[in-house]
Amino acid sequence: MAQRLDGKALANKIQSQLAADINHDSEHRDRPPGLAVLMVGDHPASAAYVRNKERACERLGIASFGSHLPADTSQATVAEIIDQLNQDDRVDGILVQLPLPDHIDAVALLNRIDPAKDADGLHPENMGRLIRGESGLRSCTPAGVMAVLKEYNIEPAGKKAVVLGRSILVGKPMALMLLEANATVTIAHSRTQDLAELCRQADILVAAVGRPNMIGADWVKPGATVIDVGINRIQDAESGKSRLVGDVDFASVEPLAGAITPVPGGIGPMTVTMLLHNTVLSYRKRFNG
Ligand SMILES: NC(=O)c1ccc[n+]([C@@H]2O[C@H](COP(=O)([O-])OP(=O)(O)OC[C@H]3O[C@@H](n4cnc5c(N)ncnc54)[C@H](OP(=O)(O)O)[C@@H]3O)[C@@H](O)[C@H]2O)c1
Ligand SMILES: Nc1nc(=O)c2c([nH]1)NC[C@@H]1CN(c3ccc(C(=O)N[C@@H](CCC(=O)O)C(=O)O)cc3)CN21
Ligand SMILES: [Mg+2]
Repeated sequence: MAQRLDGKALANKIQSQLAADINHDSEHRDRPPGLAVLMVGDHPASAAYVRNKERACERLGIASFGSHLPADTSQATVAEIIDQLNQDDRVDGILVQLPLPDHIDAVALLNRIDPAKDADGLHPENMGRLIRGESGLRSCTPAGVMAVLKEYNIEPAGKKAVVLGRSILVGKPMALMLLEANATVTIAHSRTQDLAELCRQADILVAAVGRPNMIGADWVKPGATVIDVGINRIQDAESGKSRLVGDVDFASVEPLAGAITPVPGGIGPMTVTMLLHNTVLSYRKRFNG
């Protein structure tokens, strides 16, 4: 039976430390750290994220600045709001919730965020730093995955890692961070052939696809570490209630994996935590240069 990697517990631990840091800082600063979240339209995975972020900000003493805009908001309007947040001295971190509606050019908006306030680590400057192995603001979900591996002493060096998914948000930065940690990394996607067989070779398998329960027992090497990034809302057949599931069929994979993250309670809470961490980093940098 796999060891359960408790992202929620690690998130709570890191958040307590962050709260203490913020408390200490606020004694000699005139304002708390501030995080702004821009959401256009609605998306089920985003709703869970926004909810948890706001709760955590409140708990830690981070000021929240949110705009939830209707799905038909124009590109120009969103761009203008980003410009205002870039100028706003109370705001240290800016996050534009993805995915955006089809009529919006997401890349143009991400490029518009002041890289020093890019709490999501998606601006080309911060992604470029990641590629070069420099320090900077790093994508929250992959950073959260690396923190979980570290906490549980799972060493990527020399291991075969397969990352399923190649998005800018998760898959690509995830692969870069595993590579930085000296894993041998393969990135798989919708055009990859013999996917199950490829995944079965992984010592560390990261699933970031967005397909409920796609990864079954026959995709996993016995003893492998399985990281489930997927957040999918499904309707439970029996109860009729909706609930969150990952990309991994947890019930069938848990018995043979070496270690596994649950959904909920795995990488989701770590993503929120890394976002807060990035916001506090930017805050300190803005005061200390
Ligand atoms: N836990 C967290 O904190 C967190 C954070 C972010 C996202 N998420 C969740 O993680 C999942 C992925 O998010 P994302 O933003 O990376 O999604 P995305 O932009 O939709 O990317 C999905 C990736 O999966 C690949 N893919 C789709 N269907 C596939 C298939 N049948 N076989 C193989 N590959 C397939 C796609 O391949 P192509 O490139 O070829 O299309 C793409 O690269 C979603 O469930 C999302 O809600 C969770
Ligand atoms: N710009 C951007 N950055 C992101 O990191 C991001 C987006 N957009 N859009 C949505 C996805 C999905 N993300 C999520 C989704 C859920 C949790 C989360 O906290 N999940 C909890 C439980 C949720 C619940 O039960 O309400 C978990 O335990 O998995 C975190 C990040 C982050 N994502
Ligand atoms: Mg999770």
